[in-house]
Amino acid sequence: MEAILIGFMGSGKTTIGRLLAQQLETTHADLDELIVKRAGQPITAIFAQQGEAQFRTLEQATLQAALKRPGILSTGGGTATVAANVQTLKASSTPVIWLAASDDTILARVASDTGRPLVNSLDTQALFDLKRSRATSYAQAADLVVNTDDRTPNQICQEITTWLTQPAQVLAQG
Ligand SMILES: Nc1ncnc2c1ncn2[C@@H]1O[C@H](COP(=O)(O)OP(=O)(O)OP(=O)(O)O)[C@@H](O)[C@H]1O
Ligand SMILES: O=C(O)C1=C[C@@H](O)[C@@H](O)[C@H](O)C1
Ligand SMILES: [Mg+2]
Repeated sequence: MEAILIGFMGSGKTTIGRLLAQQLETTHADLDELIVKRAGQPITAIFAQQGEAQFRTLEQATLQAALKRPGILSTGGGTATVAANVQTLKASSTPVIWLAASDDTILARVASDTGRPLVNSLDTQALFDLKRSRATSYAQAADLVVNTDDRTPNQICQEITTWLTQPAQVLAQG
């Protein structure tokens, strides 16, 4: 992998990952999409029928497989909050980019989408509490934090590309 995007639901990992891969002329993989393919069910059905713990098991195995491929990887919102996954991300020696956003931004982006089981099951305050509780894990996993509030996907990709191609970053990856 050339870069891994982490962050809370709605921070833009899928959107930015796709665009970044296009701009860098590389491939893009989305961990949630790979999990759905592997399970043969949408994420809401995996949570409802198999439970979140089984989803996390699937997620961990799918992450390990995905990291063997080149390109940009968009993770799921909970991926980088599992300690074993953070270790896996670190061990991959791939730049990890945390897409950050305010509570209001996240709510505006996820409120009308029913495809996220945790958004469906939590009230607004509980969603914000979950976001806050995850910040330490994201910070631990990340090499770069990019604020996405009031910024277009193109502006965000520009910041990431500049950072990824700076000489110190290229040298650090060997
Ligand atoms: N920079 C942005 N400005 C405005 N809207 C955005 C931005 N980034 C993403 N969005 C919108 O926010 C919504 C959520 O984005 P996206 O699905 O990429 O988030 P995600 O981080 O992949 O979420 P999840 O963790 O659930 O997979 C989408 O409707 C997307 O179009
Ligand atoms: O934040 C989370 O825990 C999740 C985020 C989504 O990307 C999916 O991976 C799933 O809905 C769980
Ligand atoms: Mg996504």
